[in-house]
Amino acid sequence: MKELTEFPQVKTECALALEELQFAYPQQPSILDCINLTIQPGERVGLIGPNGAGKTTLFLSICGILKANAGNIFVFGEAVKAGTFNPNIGLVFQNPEDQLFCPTVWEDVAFGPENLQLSPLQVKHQVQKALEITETSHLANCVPHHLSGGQKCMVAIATILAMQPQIILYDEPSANLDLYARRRLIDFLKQSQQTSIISSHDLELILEVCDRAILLNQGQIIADGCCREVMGNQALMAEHRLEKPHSLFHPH
Ligand SMILES: Nc1ncnc2c1ncn2[C@@H]1O[C@H](COP(=O)(O)OP(=O)(O)OP(=O)(O)O)[C@@H](O)[C@H]1O
Repeated sequence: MKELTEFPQVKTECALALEELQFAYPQQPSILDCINLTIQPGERVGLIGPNGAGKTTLFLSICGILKANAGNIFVFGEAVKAGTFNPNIGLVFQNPEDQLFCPTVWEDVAFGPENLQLSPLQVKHQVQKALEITETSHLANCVPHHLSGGQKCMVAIATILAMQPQIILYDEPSANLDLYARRRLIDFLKQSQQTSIISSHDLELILEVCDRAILLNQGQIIADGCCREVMGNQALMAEHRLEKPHSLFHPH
């Protein structure tokens, strides 16, 4: 009988598995170079790295918007096919304006579940639930582009939640938020149930929300571990154009 270790890794247990993922934009050097990564169900993982490290590119590859040049992506054991919409993975774009295009908030949030061919009753239920979780029910009849930055951010998250994905990728969710909106976002992320990967330059947010941090730079995973260990390593952070967060110098 074969030893268990001879079998390929059992991917069904992982929420996300990346195997030797490689990606380059046309006529460009590799942006992602042989990325191997597994994320377990329910984990909240921070993705950090300097400008241009490839964080957005990684997200776009994971959800199949970009086609990897090589390697595999599995979401709950199922291979991601580039160019095919996978409702199991939700991407909250860096700019909520890219996500909101309908005349009302309700229609924007309903857009996803409607396109999943759910019944009108189910669509209504999922929209209501997504608006409730993000505390945006009172905005349902508003015009999305009239909302404040913080409101747009939470509504953009609602458009994703309404499709009930198992994994949510948040690209710079706190960019341009004031302190109050950022706090609401942090509270929301801390109680969220989905497996989440949060890309951010707001390292204090990552520290509060995530247990694990992945440092990406020049196409490689440089470090992967407990937030405090990765971000508390001043030399490592500086080497990759990042700063050790203030709260790690003066822990409460
Ligand atoms: N469509 C594109 N065509 C060619 N190069 C691109 C394209 N999009 C991004 N790039 C390049 O890929 C590299 C990685 O960009 P990416 O946006 O993934 O980085 P990032 O880590 O998300 O950066 P930031 O923190 O500034 O948002 C950058 O050098 C960028 O210029």
